[in-house]
Amino acid sequence: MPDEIVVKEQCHGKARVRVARVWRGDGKDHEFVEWTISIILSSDCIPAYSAGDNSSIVATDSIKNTVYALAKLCHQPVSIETFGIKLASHFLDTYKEVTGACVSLVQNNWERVSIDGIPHQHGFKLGSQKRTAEITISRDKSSVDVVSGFTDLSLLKTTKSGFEGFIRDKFTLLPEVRERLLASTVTAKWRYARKPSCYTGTYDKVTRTLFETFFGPSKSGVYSPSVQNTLYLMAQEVLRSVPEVSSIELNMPNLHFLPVNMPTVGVKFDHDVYLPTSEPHGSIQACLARKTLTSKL
Ligand SMILES: O=c1[nH]c(=O)c2[nH]c(=O)[nH]c2[nH]1
Repeated sequence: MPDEIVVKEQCHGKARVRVARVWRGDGKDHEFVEWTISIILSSDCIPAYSAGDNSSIVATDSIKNTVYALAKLCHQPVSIETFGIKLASHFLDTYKEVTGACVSLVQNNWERVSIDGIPHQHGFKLGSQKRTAEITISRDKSSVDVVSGFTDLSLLKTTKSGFEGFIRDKFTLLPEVRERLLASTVTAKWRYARKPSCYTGTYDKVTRTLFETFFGPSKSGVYSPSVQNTLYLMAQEVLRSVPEVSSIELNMPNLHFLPVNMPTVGVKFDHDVYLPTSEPHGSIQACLARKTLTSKL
């Protein structure tokens, strides 16, 4: 008897749906967002795979159209978390076949410009940091799982960084230093101990805390003995000062700026000329949580 072949896992959805939304207000400042949204639905679609029976499929084209329809229905500006919850809930509320929805959202960083120090009514420029959210709702669990975060926050400091005391063996070439450049492009994800009163307010607080802890005070800075320790202090400060966050994961590649030393042509490195590199880079990440809480991150 040949083995029976079964579908072990399946899901379907639409990836990278791009939508932009303007809220014009009446004579007020315009609000603008641009999102890229991916949606995955869980449902029993096994007959579609095994027998060509599409009767329980929500067409991915309809999934895409839902994004535009719900964006139209948002009459006030909303955070990506709130929009993601609306979308995920819509699929569960509308289709009895759907047992779960996972919505990932990325928000491009269009910031209002200022002209002569005055915020512009309808002008925006694009920054690099992207806000992210992942919303997961399943029919049997009554809870909504929200993970917020950002990608592409590039930070650099020109001093107050070193790396010493690491393992040395026959493959070690790296000198121990107390003076180097420190640069990273930070990705952050955090979970909530409870629903925050305002997702955007928490986002601003977390970003500001990470930022300030990385750099330290404006004049004196703060010494970093490693990316690992700086990452730890950044995440620890978020958990200390933003009580609604229950755990935070930071991914901080160590972007190397190599000293340029060419003594034979008269260029002696004096912490001034560097060769910037993007690869290879150090890969450093950790998740911190309060000890009393268990976290899925
Ligand atoms: O801050 C650092 N952490 C490391 O783990 C590491 N490894 C390395 O080569 N340089 C550095 N720097």
